[in-house]
Amino acid sequence: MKQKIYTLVFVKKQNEVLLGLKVRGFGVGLWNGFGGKVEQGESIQEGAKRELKEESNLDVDKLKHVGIVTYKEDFCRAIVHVFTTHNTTSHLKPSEEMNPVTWYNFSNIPYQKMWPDAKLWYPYMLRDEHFLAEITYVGNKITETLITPCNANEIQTVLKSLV
Ligand SMILES: COc1nc(N)nc2c1ncn2[C@H]1C[C@H](O)[C@@H](COP(=O)(O)OP(=O)(O)OP(=O)(O)O)O1
Repeated sequence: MKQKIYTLVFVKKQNEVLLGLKVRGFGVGLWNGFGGKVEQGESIQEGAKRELKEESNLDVDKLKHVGIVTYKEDFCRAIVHVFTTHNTTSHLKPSEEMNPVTWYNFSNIPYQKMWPDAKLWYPYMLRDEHFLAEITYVGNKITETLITPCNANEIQTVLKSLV
């Protein structure tokens, strides 16, 4: 089965999270965190930091690996590693891929302008709680979901099984 590995980083301050509006490519016109494909030769965390820098200009030292979302569609599988962080340096700047970038209160997340699966697992990410999610899409519609709360060790175990 064809498989792609992606990252998705959420920067937070108090009860706000930074989201960007995707200007081009996959998910254009939808709000999301910052991320993309992991490139050959880099670790998942390195890929996550690189994409955050490219898309928002923010540098980050530490990321918390809060979740793994597996998307299944026909004969493809996409695995998205979800990270959170509270500490960034450098100045926030929109990019060619994400513009504008805006702080959203946790109680005001624009779910109606996001991938339909976001509302299923964002609440875990916003609470910084670990989770595993499996989502099946047929076209743009979700047909199956499984969201499992877990702990940091279980994330590491799944990570090892994916290598
Ligand atoms: C299908 O469901 C999805 N839901 C959510 N919430 N997020 C998703 C979904 N599928 C992918 N994503 C995330 C994962 C990545 O962070 C981005 C897609 O990354 P992209 O295709 O833009 O990857 P890049 O490497 O940046 O692409 P370029 O080749 O254009 O640089 O969306």
